[in-house]
Amino acid sequence: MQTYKIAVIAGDGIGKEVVPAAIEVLDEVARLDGSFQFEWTYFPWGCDYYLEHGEMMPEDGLETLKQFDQIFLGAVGMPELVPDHISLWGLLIKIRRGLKQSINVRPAKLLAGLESPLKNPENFDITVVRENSEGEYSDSGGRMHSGADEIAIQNAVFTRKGTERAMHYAFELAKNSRQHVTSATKSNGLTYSMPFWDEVFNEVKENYPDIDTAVNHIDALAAFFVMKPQAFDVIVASNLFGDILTDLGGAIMGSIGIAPAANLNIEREYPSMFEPVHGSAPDIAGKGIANPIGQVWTGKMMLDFLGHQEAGARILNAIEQSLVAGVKTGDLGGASSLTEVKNSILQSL
Ligand SMILES: NC(=O)C1=CN([C@@H]2O[C@H](COP(=O)(O)OP(=O)(O)OC[C@H]3O[C@@H](n4cnc5c(N)ncnc54)[C@H](O)[C@@H]3O)[C@@H](O)[C@H]2O)C=CC1
Ligand SMILES: CC(=O)C(=O)O
Ligand SMILES: [K+]
Ligand SMILES: [Mn+2]
Repeated sequence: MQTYKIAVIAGDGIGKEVVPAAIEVLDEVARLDGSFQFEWTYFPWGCDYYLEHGEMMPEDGLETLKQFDQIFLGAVGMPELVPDHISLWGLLIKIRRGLKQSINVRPAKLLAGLESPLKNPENFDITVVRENSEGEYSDSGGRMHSGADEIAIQNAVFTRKGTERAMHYAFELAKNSRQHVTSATKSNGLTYSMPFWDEVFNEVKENYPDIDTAVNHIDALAAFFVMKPQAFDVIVASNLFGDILTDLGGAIMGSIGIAPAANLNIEREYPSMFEPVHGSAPDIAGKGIANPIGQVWTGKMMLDFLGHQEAGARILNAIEQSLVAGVKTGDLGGASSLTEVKNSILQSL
């Protein structure tokens, strides 16, 4: 029996609700499979921890996490009590960077039993590969002066290594998908980073003569997500563009509450971190009405990464079966609670 040691950081807000639900589903799928099990270790890190200790996680937090096979995280953020740039950079982004989780994979596909807010959508199945270690989210810049003279400078950092890595990963994914990669650019507005991004894309694609490519500016791409999402297979995007595009990906599926994500250390040197696209949703936290599907589907991505694709497929099937049965939380137009959705997925399993 294979045992996977998983570090659990439920985090803040609805993270505390959706993570335990997803763990129940993952334990059940492991029991049904019989060849593996999970050993969950819980860490109370997040904004509550910050308010008590003055830091989002202990100083040796990253070293602690390195001892685990993978990390399962909910969401971080309590914006009324802790500024977002402190909470996210003190935990979520610190882990992504510190454990070199340089690729963020975020699928968006039309699920059975779900009504997309798009009118008559064609079947779409997109995977966004988001560069996850640099780009627009870089701790480089500064603030100066005050009042009318106040200045804020935020630099974007694009390295050849990081850019090539994300693009190669996207092309490799496309090999096992529908052989198409779209690059999200904005080289008509950003005059250094995105022309560089375009050049690297043109170089990298030469290594993949069997893969078709397209290049779209991010503004047009956002519109195409609404008008013709079926046109896309794999999309490679910078950190900011990928972040925005994948909330939209969640929205066209039916809700940001179902969108899954995986922060991958593709070298498998350190643990990867599995956490859904959505945040801590303070507006609905503590009410038992959050949609657990994003977190559950994220668990499927963890199973896939661990090599249990069959068990992973079981989870997505159970999610779809439960949706077809009409068991939906409010964000999907239903009236079911988180617990009802979780129980329905368990039953479908
Ligand atoms: N990866 C992470 O941990 C992320 C953290 N955040 C943080 O989360 C906090 C809230 O950020 P927002 O911009 O409001 O984004 P959010 O994703 O938390 O919420 C946006 C909207 O979607 C709804 N929603 C999100 N997940 C849902 C679910 N599972 N079921 C039903 N409805 C759901 C929320 O109720 C809200 O109306 C902030 O502190 C932010 O910085 C935001 C995005 C990602
Ligand atoms: C922080 C955030 O919104 C994300 O990583 O998706
Ligand atoms: K999250
Ligand atoms: Mn986001």
